[in-house]
Amino acid sequence: MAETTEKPPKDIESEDEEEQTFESLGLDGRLIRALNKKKIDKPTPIQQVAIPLILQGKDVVARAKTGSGKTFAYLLPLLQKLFTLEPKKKLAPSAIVLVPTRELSQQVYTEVSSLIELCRVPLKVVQLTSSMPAPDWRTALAALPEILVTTPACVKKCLSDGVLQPTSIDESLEILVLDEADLLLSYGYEGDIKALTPHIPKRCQCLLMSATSSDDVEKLKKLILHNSYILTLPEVGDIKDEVIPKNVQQFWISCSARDKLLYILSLLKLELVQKKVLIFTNTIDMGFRLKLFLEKFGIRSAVLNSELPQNSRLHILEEFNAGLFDYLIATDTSKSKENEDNGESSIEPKKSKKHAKHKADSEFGVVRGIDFKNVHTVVNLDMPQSAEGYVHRIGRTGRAYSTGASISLVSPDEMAIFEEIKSFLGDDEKDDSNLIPPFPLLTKNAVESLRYRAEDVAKSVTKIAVRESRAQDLRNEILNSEKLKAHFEVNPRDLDLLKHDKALSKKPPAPHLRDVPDYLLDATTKEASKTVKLARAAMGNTNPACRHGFKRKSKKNKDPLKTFTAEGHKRARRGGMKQEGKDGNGNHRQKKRKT
Ligand SMILES: Nc1ncnc2c1ncn2[C@@H]1O[C@H](COP(=O)(O)OP(=O)(O)OP(=O)(O)O)[C@@H](O)[C@H]1O
Repeated sequence: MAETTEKPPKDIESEDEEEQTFESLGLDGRLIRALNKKKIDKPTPIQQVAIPLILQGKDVVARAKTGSGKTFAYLLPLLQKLFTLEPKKKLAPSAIVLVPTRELSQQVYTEVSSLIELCRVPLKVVQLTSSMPAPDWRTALAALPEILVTTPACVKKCLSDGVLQPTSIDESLEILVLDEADLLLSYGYEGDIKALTPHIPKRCQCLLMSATSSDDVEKLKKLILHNSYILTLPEVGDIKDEVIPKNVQQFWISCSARDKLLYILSLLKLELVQKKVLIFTNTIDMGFRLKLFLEKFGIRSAVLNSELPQNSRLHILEEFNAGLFDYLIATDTSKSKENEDNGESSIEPKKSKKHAKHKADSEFGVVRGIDFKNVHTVVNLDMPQSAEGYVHRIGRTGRAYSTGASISLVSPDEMAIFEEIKSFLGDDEKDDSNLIPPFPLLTKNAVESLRYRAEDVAKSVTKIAVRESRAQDLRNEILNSEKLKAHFEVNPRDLDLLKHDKALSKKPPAPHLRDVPDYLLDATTKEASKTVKLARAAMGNTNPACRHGFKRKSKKNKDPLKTFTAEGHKRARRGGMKQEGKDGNGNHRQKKRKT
């Protein structure tokens, strides 16, 4: 590979002064119209600087904070470049977008497909994942797509299996994107990327997009880039306190590890945080423990982790984004309790999970880069294991300059990592910057009022109950995933009919736990809860499904697992979004959404 000769960092601040539009960036009218249909009319700062440079054919390394619109920053000029390429039969794609996880691959694929559709251009995009059988790869690539979205591991496999010929790549490849470049190497893809680099032609334009800077990005730059422009948004730059978007308010709560369930219950039950809420745990068992615990108080949530089949994971993300449930518990390391006990690392899932009974997915990434829609609050029930992990978690709220908040529950054992995170963000005790102040809305009294109930219920969520629920959930999801796979390929909209926040325990929550009696609430908490509700109301409709434009239907629906018909598909297409309920015995039934 050619050596990297970096151009001086581009000064973005000076360009910020005059208001830029997509037109002034030189973007094709078809793309602008497509964006307008998506209600996007103004470029974000990273788009303002990256798009013209990429259109000029420059190699670009762009670093901008989470949720700042990096995907369109490269996709728009990439598509425009393909619009103008001479139409000739090419045996390999003209553009390859490499991402670290399957979820991201799906997300990027969806974005490109939608832009292509809206622009009405005859471009083809395919997505390859390692779970697809090799013949499917051949079929997908035989359609001669212009764009390939995949992970580095898949590209390497394509090369070694002869599905992609090095000579074809050399002839065809015009643009290569490494999205979430700061994460690619930590997912263990270095060898895979090295297998591709000798085949990247000199003329190929290379783009590296990342949210944080790291040695890994530097390594990739050396490996891939020829002559790059380095773009760093000024508000990210070296000013670490602004790695987190300004529109996200960060808080912390000091509590013992034992009290974490009590605290999260207090936050949710007393309605002191804005929905939707994304809660992070470090182990899958903890995720299930929390789900079971909240369930006893009538709080429904869904879990998302690397153990679930891919179809289920993608569907959980879709449903959460569509606003069909408010609480999602995500485990963002593939470290299960068992593996922790074995001392296995979660950093390189590709190597570590081979012998697990149900293999956790090496290409799973719930946090990194996923565009969660309308998450108002991120809660760290467990603290992440690194400052970068914190940045990526918190970055799931405050997307595209919407507002958000994060609350970290920090036990004494986690104080060291909390201090490390604060110093990474530039929080300096000496200058009283206090970037992460204590969460002001939860009083000691409010917590104590729930302690007795919470501790009682927490005791009932035993290790065995967690293990059984985890196994049950996995069985259900595998069953769903396999049964539904073929059906959903034909009727993708039927996915809407499945729900993932079903209760795991057989008993319905006891009424005294479901509703917090008024006498338990102090005046401060009532006031705080009212303020949160008012703020929520001021932000728009409080019915999540309505917020996303789905109409309720009054007609009763059937369990989609038992009613695979084309009818169901038509119903969904006509706009009926239904919600599945569950009775106390764990049986599915359909019910109308309560408003
Ligand atoms: N110009 C724009 N105006 C309004 N919204 C935008 C604009 N560009 C992108 N978005 C929206 O902003 C959200 C975040 O964009 P994107 O996922 O590209 O962020 P990102 O910078 O890649 O974040 P991360 O580093 O977390 O992956 C998306 O929902 C996207 O549709």
